[in-house]
Amino acid sequence: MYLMKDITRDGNPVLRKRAAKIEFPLSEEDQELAKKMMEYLEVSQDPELCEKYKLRAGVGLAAPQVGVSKQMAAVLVPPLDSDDEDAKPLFKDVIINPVIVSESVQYGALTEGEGCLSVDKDVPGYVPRHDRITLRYQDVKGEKHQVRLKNYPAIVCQHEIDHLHGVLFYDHINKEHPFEAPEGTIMIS
Ligand SMILES: Cc1nc(NNC(=O)[C@H](CC2CCCC2)CN(O)CO)c(F)c(N2CCN3CCOC[C@@H]3C2)n1
Ligand code: NI
Repeated sequence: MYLMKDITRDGNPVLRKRAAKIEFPLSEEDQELAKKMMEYLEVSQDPELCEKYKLRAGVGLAAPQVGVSKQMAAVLVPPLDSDDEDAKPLFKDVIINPVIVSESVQYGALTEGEGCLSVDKDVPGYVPRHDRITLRYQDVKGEKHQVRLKNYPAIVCQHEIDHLHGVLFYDHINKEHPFEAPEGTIMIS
C-alpha cells in the first residue's frame, strides 16, 4: 500500500516530464500500479485509515506522483455532500492515456483553491480550469470511454491530466492577483 513516503515531491524531475503512453493489454506491473493508486484514494478517504496510515486525503493520484512516468491516474470523486455514506461517487475510474477532446470556453475553479500531494507548501489562489470537458480514456481492461464531465469531477481530472504533462496546479495561479479568476469563472465549493 502506498504511504506518504512513496509520493514524489516537487523538485523531483519526474513531476515535470511528459509521461509515456501505456500499451494494452496492461502488463502485470501496470495492473498492480492501477490497483495500488486507487487503493490509496480509498484508504485516504476513510477517516480512520487515513489517520492510521498518516496519509494526506486525496480524490486523485497520478502515476508520476508514485515515481512512474506513465499516462495513468486514479480518480475517486465522492459526492460533495458526503453525509449519505453509500451515495455513489461522482466519478471513479483509473484513466489511462487520457485525452481531453473538447473543453468549455467557460472556466471553473475550486473556491478553496487547490493543493497537491506532491507539493508540501500551501499555494493560495484560484486555479482556473475548464468548467466542462469531454474526456476520452481507456480503463484497465482496455475499454474505451468518452465522458462529459463538469465542475468538481472535471476539475479533478484536469489536475490529474496536468500531472501527465509535467504541469503542477500552481503553474495556473495568477502571480500578481492569485485570487482573480477570468470573467465568468464558475466558482465550485
Ligand atoms: C479537492 C480535494 N482535494 C483533496 N486532496 N487533494 C487531492 O486530492 C489532490 C488533487 C485535487 C486537488 C484539487 C483538484 C484535485 C491530490 N493530487 O495531488 C493528485 O494529483 C481532498 F482530500 C479532498 N477531499 C474532499 C472529499 N473528501 C472525502 C472524504 O475523505 C476526505 C476527502 C477530502 N478534496
Ligand atoms: Ni496533484
